[in-house]
Amino acid sequence: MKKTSIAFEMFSTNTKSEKDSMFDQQIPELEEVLGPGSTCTKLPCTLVWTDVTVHTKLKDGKIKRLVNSVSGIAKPGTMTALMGPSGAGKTTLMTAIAHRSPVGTIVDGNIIMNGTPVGDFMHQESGYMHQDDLFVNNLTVNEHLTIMARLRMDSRTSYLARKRRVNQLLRQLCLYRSRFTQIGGLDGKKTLSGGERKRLAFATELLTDPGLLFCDEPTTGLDSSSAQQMMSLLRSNAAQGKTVICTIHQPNTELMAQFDKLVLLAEGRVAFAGTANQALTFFESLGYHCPITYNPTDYFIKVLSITPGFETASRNAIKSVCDRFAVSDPAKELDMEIQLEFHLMDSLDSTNAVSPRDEHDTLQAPSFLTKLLWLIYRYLIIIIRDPRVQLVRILQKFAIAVTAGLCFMGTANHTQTGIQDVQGALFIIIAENTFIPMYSVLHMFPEEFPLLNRELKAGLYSATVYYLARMIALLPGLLIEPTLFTLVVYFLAGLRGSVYAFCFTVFLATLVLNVAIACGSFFSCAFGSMPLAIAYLVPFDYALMITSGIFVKLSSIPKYVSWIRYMSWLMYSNEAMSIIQWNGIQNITCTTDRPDIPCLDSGDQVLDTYDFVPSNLWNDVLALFGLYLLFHSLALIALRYRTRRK
Ligand SMILES: Nc1ncnc2c1ncn2[C@@H]1O[C@H](COP(=O)(O)OP(=O)(O)OP(=O)(O)O)[C@@H](O)[C@H]1O
Repeated sequence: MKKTSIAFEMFSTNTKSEKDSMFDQQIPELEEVLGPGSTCTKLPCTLVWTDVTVHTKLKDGKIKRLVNSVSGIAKPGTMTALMGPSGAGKTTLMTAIAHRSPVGTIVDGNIIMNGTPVGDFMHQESGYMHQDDLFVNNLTVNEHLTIMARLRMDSRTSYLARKRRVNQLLRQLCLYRSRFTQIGGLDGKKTLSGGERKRLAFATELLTDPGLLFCDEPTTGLDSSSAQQMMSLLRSNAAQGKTVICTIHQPNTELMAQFDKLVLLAEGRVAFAGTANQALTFFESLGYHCPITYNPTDYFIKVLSITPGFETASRNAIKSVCDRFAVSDPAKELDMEIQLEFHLMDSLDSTNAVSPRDEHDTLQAPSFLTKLLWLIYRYLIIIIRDPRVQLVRILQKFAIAVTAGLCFMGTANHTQTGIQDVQGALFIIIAENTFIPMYSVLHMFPEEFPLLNRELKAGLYSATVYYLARMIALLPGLLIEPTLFTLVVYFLAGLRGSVYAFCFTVFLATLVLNVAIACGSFFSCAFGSMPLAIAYLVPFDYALMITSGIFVKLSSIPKYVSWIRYMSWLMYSNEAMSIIQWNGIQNITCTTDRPDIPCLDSGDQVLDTYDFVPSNLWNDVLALFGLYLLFHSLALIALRYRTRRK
């Protein structure tokens, strides 16, 4: 896609402007002209799983079994409910059959979709609505869906088709009126309700019109009417031929009626699978008669729960129910259904009648550049709408610059006392562009890890694209802040009055800030939590500061720690800025009432006092660039390691 059309598309997602409302009003007409529906036809999805066992490795090295030899089938046009008491293994089973198990989980057994063992293609061919919805809260509903459409939908889909799909979903999921509402936030603005967030999460999964939908507790946290609305949406998707599998907590009779099949799990095993009526008959056959006043699903879950104080008896009762189900009629029916499906798959395979993923059906992912541009756009919105990074920071920088500049006003001149003031002003420029920015990015990556991990797992983009986009979006601020700060301090303090000296100092300050951000990003990615990153960064920054050349003469630093200075961008920038201020300066005024203290009468002598060498100027610049690349490379390696998929 051409950059201009991407720019147009980004512009068109902006908040409610006249242009937007005009365009959106045209959408229904476009739908009428172009016809409804998605651009590609999805195959109906039959998912079969047999003897699925899930283990996880605990921290002490022991292996824990979470799901024990579970079998089942879900067919197109049906809705299956996975139910059971808390901790029964519903989410674990669903993530396993959806090929989305977390790192460290071992899944055994056969999980087959349309005759093919499940693999990474499941991320394209199925949607997975998580129990906890994660969004970039600063985006509006329309912006979120537009960006997601760009990242998820086939790159061959036209701009118009994508826009139409977004509008279709906004209308279908009753989000059209809220399309310019920000998803979340703390600044008192109107944000989405819990039900709207769930519907938005669902809309995001529907963008690619997948044939198979997994929903983890889609009604949790919703009031009864929103829950009913959500269920109707799922039902209507099943009616269109999709296969829907949901975990659900104790649905009322009305919600339960929407499901075709019920799978009851307890202690990681299947306690029942079949229709709701079959469940009543099965439990009655075991002597569990549901009282008339009870909701049957509540009753089943009560039977399958562990009663506090009666753990062993409860576990024995659950084991007995699961054992009895394994030899029951519904279990035999299920087994026959699965065998029949395998038989059908075999016969289709041998006649080559259906290829589940022909080449032209395979999703063509957006290009690296498209993903990069859309992610940059997303993070620019975050920065612009986040007052922590925008206005407050610039105002704070300005206030510090004025305060620092006023302290040095009229003192940083070419006299003996002025030498210390010039060096002090330079160090303020370096320190201010190092410490606050470096610590301010520490929260960034840990805060974004949950959403990042989810989107990486879904294959929306790579860690490299994310990191590049995140950094590029920060760039405007990383250029404006040091320029503004240096400008104010430089002129208030009255540092060397040449265009070359001023521009070079601004350039170095910008480089310093960017190295500091790269270093902060590395610690943020490497340690994954802000307190841990701070714990390691504080001693590191002290070491860098002490070896910067301002507190101790470089040649007098003991050999066993002097190597640290080669990592210190404070030292390189201090040397380079000092060279710019003092190189070529002669006749420094010597008026002192202490004849025992020698006067420094040239810039070279000043530089020599700090062990700075004029010919090192460009080496310092190169070293700063080297550290910039080194820290960003380390940050990216740490990020890739932290978000790796096994
Ligand atoms: N990574 C893990 N390490 C150790 N135990 C785990 C891990 N993941 C899940 N479990 C345990 O496995 C069991 C099943 O968890 P799961 O989340 O699948 O239950 P669930 O039926 O979905 O429960 P809920 O309804 O409360 O969400 C629970 O006892 C849980 O504590």
